[in-house]
Amino acid sequence: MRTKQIISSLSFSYKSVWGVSRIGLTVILTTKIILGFLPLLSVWLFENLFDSILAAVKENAFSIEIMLYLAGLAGTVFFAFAFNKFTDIVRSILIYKFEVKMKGKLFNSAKDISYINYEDPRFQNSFLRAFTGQKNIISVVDSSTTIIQTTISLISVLIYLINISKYFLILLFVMVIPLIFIETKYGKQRFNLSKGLVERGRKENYFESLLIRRESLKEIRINNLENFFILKWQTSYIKNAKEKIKLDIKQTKWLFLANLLLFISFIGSGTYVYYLMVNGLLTIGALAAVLQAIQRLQGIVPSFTGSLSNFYEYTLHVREFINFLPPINKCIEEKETINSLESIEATNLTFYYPDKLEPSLDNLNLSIKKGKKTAIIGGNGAGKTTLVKCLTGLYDTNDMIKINTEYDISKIIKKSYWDKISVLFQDFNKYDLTVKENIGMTNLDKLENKEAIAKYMKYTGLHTYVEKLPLKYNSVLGRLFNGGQELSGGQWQKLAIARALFKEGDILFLDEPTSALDPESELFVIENLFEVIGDLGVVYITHRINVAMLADEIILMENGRIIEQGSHERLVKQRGRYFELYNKQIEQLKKRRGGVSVG
Ligand SMILES: Nc1ncnc2c1ncn2[C@@H]1O[C@H](COP(=O)(O)OP(=O)(O)OP(=O)(O)O)[C@@H](O)[C@H]1O
Repeated sequence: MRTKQIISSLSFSYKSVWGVSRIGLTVILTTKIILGFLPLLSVWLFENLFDSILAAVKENAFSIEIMLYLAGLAGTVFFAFAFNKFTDIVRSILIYKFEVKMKGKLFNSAKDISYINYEDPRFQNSFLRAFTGQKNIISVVDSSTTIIQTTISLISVLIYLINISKYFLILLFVMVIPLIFIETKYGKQRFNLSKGLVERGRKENYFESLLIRRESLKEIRINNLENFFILKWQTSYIKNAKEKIKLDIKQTKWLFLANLLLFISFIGSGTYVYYLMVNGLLTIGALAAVLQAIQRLQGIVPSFTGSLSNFYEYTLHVREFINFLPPINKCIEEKETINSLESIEATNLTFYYPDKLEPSLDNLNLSIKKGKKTAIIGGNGAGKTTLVKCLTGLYDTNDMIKINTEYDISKIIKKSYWDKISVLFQDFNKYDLTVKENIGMTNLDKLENKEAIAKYMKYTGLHTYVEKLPLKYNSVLGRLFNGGQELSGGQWQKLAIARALFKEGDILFLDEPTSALDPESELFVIENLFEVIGDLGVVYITHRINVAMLADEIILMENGRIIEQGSHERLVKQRGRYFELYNKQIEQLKKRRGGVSVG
């Protein structure tokens, strides 16, 4: 990475941290600068202590100076400890404040990322890197302040030594240069490795969560799959760990050699200092102090080069983080706001998932209107859910979908569009929150309106059940938190239907809304749905023809295409595929009561 990029990462990090806590950053910088001078101070105290002891021994007299220098030496240790602890606390507070702000910023920016990106594993990798990478901003500040601290220590102690003899300058090259070279080289390798490990890390987390989560564990237990997944988790974990350890060993080998150089240079310097003393060029105090200084350097130099390499590695991560931010902002292109939703028209709608060669939707033409009931039917994988995701604006479709006949869906402010639609997904969320929140969250202004919430719960048939719960509508659902009440699959689905209806959008999308309901509940929900929604529009996906036939228009899909389209009567008259499916239903109805599956 070029110097310019390092500087831009550095200034971005400092600006970000400064924006969160000016006091915190100032305190850290000041304490690190003070800590930087402590090694020189202790070397100086050491020299004077030794000289005072010698003078006192010679004169056979008590010297107060000795006590002062001793106290000074003990004081430097104490102050180093106190300052370090103080900086640690300030740093922790800064990290908490920073994470709250940065993560909040990321969550907010992520709102503008097109949903289709989440279907792409590469995006998920880079999003995760950016999300966890924000920590590196603090680390850049941390490592750079440590560089400042160790540079002050290094230079001040070296100046002290050079004052005694300029040959000590050689020390600098023997000690520092090889270490800088090794640390920088491995800093970059560590960055590349951590980049590559993200995908495997996600896999590791996935297997871990399968083995821990209540939802996944039941199937794993009953099928005796624990060992199968433990093995998968172990393979992924060991592969990651091996790569990290391999790099650590490689780096340690080189660091070992560099430290050997440090050791040799210490012996060499010690011998040289002894030579100076023998020739009367150095006092005993200075000898002790020089040896102290060289020993100090042995600690300062690795800390300096280590923080240099960490700094380099962290700036690479921050670079990635910065690179991730602009597209988020670029996504905000929408211009128009819609105040009501009258119609949605798709013209030659074609859609490909990322990396897919075949389209999942192929040249579809359809029109959804407020007040109109549209049913979408078709076999598994026909493209029904994908169509709903396009019509609801989750996937970008450019100029292929028009809203209210004049606006391109991509040219309107998504929020204003989403305010006007209600959606129930096939894989709806089950929130471990109160019943009231589970329903009211789609229309927060009416969250406290008990009658409105109860109206939809009565419609789905769940009101009586909720009224019997200990805290009624304030009962927490799910088993994640203490006292939570678990619902059955069908009850969760009824709750999700109520949540979608409670939003009271102009057009309602329901993806297989009754798949988990018993036949009696299904009939009740469907038969009353049109009455409950009044003159709103509804688009519903279903596998049951007896449910689809209630719609004004039925769209029959196959392999991403619409193969038939029209009212039940018209499609029956057409005597095509729909007619075939309809006849199958009649046959099955003869055998048993209930619905019929399509495809
Ligand atoms: N996230 C995705 N990434 C890539 N391909 C996908 C994704 N989701 C669906 N597909 C593909 O798109 C096609 C249509 O899927 P879609 O979920 O829309 O079908 P569907 O008609 O709703 O099916 P079902 O009745 O089983 O729910 C399928 O071939 C599927 O493999």
